This record gives sequence, structure tokens and C-alpha cells, in this order.
Amino acid sequence: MGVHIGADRGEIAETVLLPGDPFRARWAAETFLDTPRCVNEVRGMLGYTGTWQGQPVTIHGTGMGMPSLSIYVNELIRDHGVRTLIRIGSAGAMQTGVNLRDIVLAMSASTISTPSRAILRDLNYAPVADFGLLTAAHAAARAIGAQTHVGGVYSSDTFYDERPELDAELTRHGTLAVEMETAELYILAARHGCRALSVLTISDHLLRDEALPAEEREKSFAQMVQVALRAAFTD
Ligand SMILES: O=P(O)(O)O[C@H]1O[C@H](CO)[C@@H](O)[C@H]1O
Ligand SMILES: O=c1cc[nH]c(=O)[nH]1
Repeated sequence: MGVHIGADRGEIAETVLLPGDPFRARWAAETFLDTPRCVNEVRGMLGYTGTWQGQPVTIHGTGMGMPSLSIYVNELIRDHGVRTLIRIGSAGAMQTGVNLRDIVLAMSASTISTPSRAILRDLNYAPVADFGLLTAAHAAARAIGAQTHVGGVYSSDTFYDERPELDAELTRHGTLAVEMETAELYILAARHGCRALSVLTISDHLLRDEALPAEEREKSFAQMVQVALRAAFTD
């Protein structure tokens, strides 16, 4: 039992899916896992452990932003022996060819700053996905017919950003989407020798006035969870 995760060692699987939203963790666990059991509710950050096709899986919220994700991922790796971490998040599209409901597999994540800045200092470290998870997720997404893009995302510290010129440069440099956690997830996974990937669903568009209606979100997010689970257990 740690500071922010109330589970005992052994109650969390080696493979963890990480939505920002703790209610998405509960929904995904109840929808996709057999015998899901709540293993954490400290501060309302829900975590569930169950099985998928006989394989143990935990689905645990991270909260929004890299400082929050960093707390949970550090404790999952250090205190619970987690080895495979797959974020299942929402993101805003930054390219005209990326549409609502599409899946984005984050090959890399640009940032201005992360909680690891104090360690990396002046190094512009390039956070990247685990190649095996990335290729497995791509195959899984194709297999279920999901519209999928693979490329770079931007992990922002601010949801309400006031730098339109930054968004424009990110778009000009091919960034597919913006979200708020992937860069730190990839850095922590690299530091601890773990596998990580972000599977994202486009929930809104930065170049067009579009957003996914609330009632459609769940159905779209289902594809992302399926992709993450299939990728986690592809040899
Ligand atoms: O849907 P989640 O996983 O929370 O991800 C995105 O949504 C939140 C902002 O609304 C940020 O956490 C961002 O990364
Ligand atoms: O961080 C996020 C997530 C979804 N949509 C956005 O525009 N930003």
C-alpha cells in the first residue's frame, strides 16, 4: 500500500491501462474485464484489476496532466512491479486529415516541459513509444477497422493554451494531436526499462469547431480499449 495507491502488492497486474479519467477506468474495467475488482480509490483515483482472455490486467486512472500521471506511474512501477503501461486517452486533432473518433498511436511526444525536466535539464530528450507495442497496436487497430494514424503528439501542460502560434508550428511540423500525459509516460517507462504506448481517441478538433458529443464518446473509446488490450498481449 503506497501513498496514492491503496492496493497491496500483488493486487495490481504487470499490465496496466491508464485513462486520465477514473470513471473511464471503471467503465473500461466493467465493460472489458472478467471479474473486475476495485483495488484503489484513494482520492477517487479508481483502479480495477480483472482478466482479459485469461490474462491479468489493471485499469487505473492517472488524472489530468503529467505531474498527476507521474505520481501514479512511479508508484505502479516501483511499488507494484508494473512492466507494461498503455495510456488510453482523449486528444485534440491538429491535422485536417485527422478526424473525430480516429485513433492516434503516439510514436513520439513533444513537450515544452515535463516533471522529468529536473533530471533531464538541458537535454531535449525524445520520448518514444515501445516499438513492439506500437506495431501490435497498429495491427490490432487495422484488424477491428479503426481509422488509425501513427505519429507524433504534443503533450501540453495547459488545456487552455493561449499560444496559437505554438499550435500552428506543431501543426506545420506534422504533430497529429494534443493531449497532456504521453511524454512523461514514455520518459518514465524508458527510465525504468518498461514498455509504454499511448492509444488516443480524437475527441475534438483544434482546426475545426468540432467535438465528440458526450453520448458518442463511450462507443468511440471502446475501440481504443480493444486496441490497447490486444496490443498488450501480442507476443
Ligand atoms: O481523456 P484523458 O485521458 O483525460 O486525456 C485528455 O483529456 C484531459 C483534458 O481534458 C487530459 O488528461 C488530456 O490528456
Ligand atoms: O488535452 C487535450 C485533450 C483533448 N482535447 C484537447 O484539445 N486537448
